[in-house]
Amino acid sequence: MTTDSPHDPAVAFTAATKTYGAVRAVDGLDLTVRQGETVALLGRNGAGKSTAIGLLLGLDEPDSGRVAVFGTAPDRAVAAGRVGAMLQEARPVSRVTVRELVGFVARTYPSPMPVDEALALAGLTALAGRRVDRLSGGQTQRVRFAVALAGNPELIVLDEPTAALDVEARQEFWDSMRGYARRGNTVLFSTHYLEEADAHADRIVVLDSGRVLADGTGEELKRAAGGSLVSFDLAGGPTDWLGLLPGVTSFEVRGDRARLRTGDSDATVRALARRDAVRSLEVAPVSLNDAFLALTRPPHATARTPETAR
Ligand SMILES: Nc1ncnc2c1ncn2[C@@H]1O[C@H](COP(=O)(O)OP(=O)(O)OP(=O)(O)O)[C@@H](O)[C@H]1O
Repeated sequence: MTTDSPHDPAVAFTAATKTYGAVRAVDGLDLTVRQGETVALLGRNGAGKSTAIGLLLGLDEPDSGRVAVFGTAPDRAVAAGRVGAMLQEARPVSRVTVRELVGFVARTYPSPMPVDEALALAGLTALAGRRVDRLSGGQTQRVRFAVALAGNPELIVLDEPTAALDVEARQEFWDSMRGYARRGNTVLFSTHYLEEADAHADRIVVLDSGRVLADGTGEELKRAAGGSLVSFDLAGGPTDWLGLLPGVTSFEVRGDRARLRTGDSDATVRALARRDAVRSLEVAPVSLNDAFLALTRPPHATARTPETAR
């Protein structure tokens, strides 16, 4: 039997596994989200993000392992209104106004958020009287956010909330989400957008094949992937020595240009200089995009990559 205390993590996966036929969608997942954190789940298509979210909302049960939300069973936490969710598929609702819809959902919870407060947090006050089937994509997404807020949850779970939104609608959406997080609430969102994970999450958890591949801040992920990129022209020379250079964690060769990922660019550059291999030399910090690609590179790739950020 689990207990429920303010010190319980908002979310705790313990060796959770969920299999569909031969596919291990979630594979021995260990992941803890503390109360008040904003965490991004980042991963390629099929990495297991939606399956993990389904488990933590109690929509599905793990085949083995455990999932707890605020120290209790996910379906109990959801029924108590402690968890709000925005999932990928939206059911169309017509003819009701924004205020009516949010009010209707709020009444199904034991201690809902006042409707005006949910509308204000979602940036919908001016649209409260509009029919929900007469809104733009960005406005519809904000209505879904207000619906997720209706039960006055302490945790909100968002599965790719900004997919298909333009830049302005995305910005408005994240402003609303931050307003909610600033109240001390917990947010877990999945995304394919690295910039979004870096800009809006305290912590990024990279999932691959249903497992945590890396877990840390954007800066930590960049460091784990090798802090800098050193590139230079090979001038037709061999490439077999590149991976042996000091600091180098992986490398690739495109045309005649070698690109080295290194955790110690000074040592790498000194070694290159000793070999007189500094033609068109460039040193640049690794981008989050490079870090993500290095971390999720398929196992058959030639480059050597770190296994985890922590
Ligand atoms: N209901 C299901 N039946 C069979 N296989 C499933 C089911 N749901 C998910 N899968 C498989 O489990 C794996 C993980 O899928 P999941 O949807 O969790 O990934 P995801 O990271 O959310 O992907 P995306 O970014 O495309 O939404 C995939 O290989 C998927 O095909």
